Amino acid sequence: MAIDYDKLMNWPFEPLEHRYSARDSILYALGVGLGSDPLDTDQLRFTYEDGLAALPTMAVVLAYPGFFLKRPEFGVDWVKILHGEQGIAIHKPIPAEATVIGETRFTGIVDRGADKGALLYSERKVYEKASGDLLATLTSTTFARGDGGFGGPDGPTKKPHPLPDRAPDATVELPTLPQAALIYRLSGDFNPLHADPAVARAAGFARPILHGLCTLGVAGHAILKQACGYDASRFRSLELRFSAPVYPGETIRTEIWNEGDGAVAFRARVVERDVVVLNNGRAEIAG
Ligand SMILES: CCCCCCC[C@@H](O)CC(=O)SCCNC(=O)CCNC(=O)[C@H](O)C(C)(C)COP(=O)(O)OP(=O)(O)OC[C@H]1O[C@@H](n2cnc3c(N)ncnc32)[C@H](O)[C@@H]1OP(=O)(O)O
Repeated sequence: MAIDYDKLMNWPFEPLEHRYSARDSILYALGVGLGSDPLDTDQLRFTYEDGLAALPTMAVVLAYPGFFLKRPEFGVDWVKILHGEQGIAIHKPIPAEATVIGETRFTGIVDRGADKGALLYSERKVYEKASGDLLATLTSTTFARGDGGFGGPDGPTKKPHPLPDRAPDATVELPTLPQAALIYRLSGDFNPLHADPAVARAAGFARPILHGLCTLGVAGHAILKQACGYDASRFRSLELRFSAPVYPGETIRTEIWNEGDGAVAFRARVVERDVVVLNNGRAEIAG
């Protein structure tokens, strides 16, 4: 079944209410690897109920409508989809526990041709129910490798942020656990690609790969540490491109450049294979 452009662009997503607890915030932080050093009290703020804060990148799992592209009515070859790009804009610090409302919509679908797949652009706005305040705007690009040639428009596409042509100003190396994907999925992304070896093989991978958003959480941690001094309220926004898959258990080195005016550029590579896995990253930090 091919993608139906008009049907998807007008898909009537219902607003989604999501109540999450301190326990959920801790589970998210553990899923992206915080707590690996028991003496690190900065990390403990995100994994211990006494004075608990939420990681800013946790916005990506709030009011998440689930792995909706797996539903047959979307007409997408779900086994072949990969997360291509992600943006997060934080408008108000994410509470450690709250009830939120998410509003999701497709913002564009680009046909790259039969051999090259399709790009699905979507946006989710997350509101705090009690105040009505907008907490975060999340923008995602899904790379649908099996769905090109459906007769849709060939643009516009999002332009990736160019990185400086010099050595990074700082690097942060963080481990991931072999079971990281199995922990991370409990925060709401149940795509079997990250758990089931048979589904991973059908998608062209030797074994289950890590959620792109988990790798994003690891890089977000690196930026929180290096550029925000672990003060979550300084984290304003982040955008990046997923450039290669990560296998759970690999070490992520995030390379960071100061760009001035509170902005940093970044990319991340897997140390063991020396492969860039997140590219064209940009984050904004409050002073
Ligand atoms: C609501 C949100 C829903 C999200 C659902 C996701 C569910 C999740 O559970 C799924 C996941 O987490 S998957 C894991 C994370 N993602 C990945 O591992 C993907 C890694 N990236 C790749 O494999 C390749 O870059 C790949 C395959 C993406 C592209 O590789 P190539 O085809 O070799 O591309 P390349 O030749 O380098 O470039 C061709 C054109 O494509 C553009 N492009 C490249 N990478 C892109 C990317 N990551 N996102 C968007 N566009 C991208 C290039 O700019 C180029 O464009 P043009 O032809 O216009 O020059």
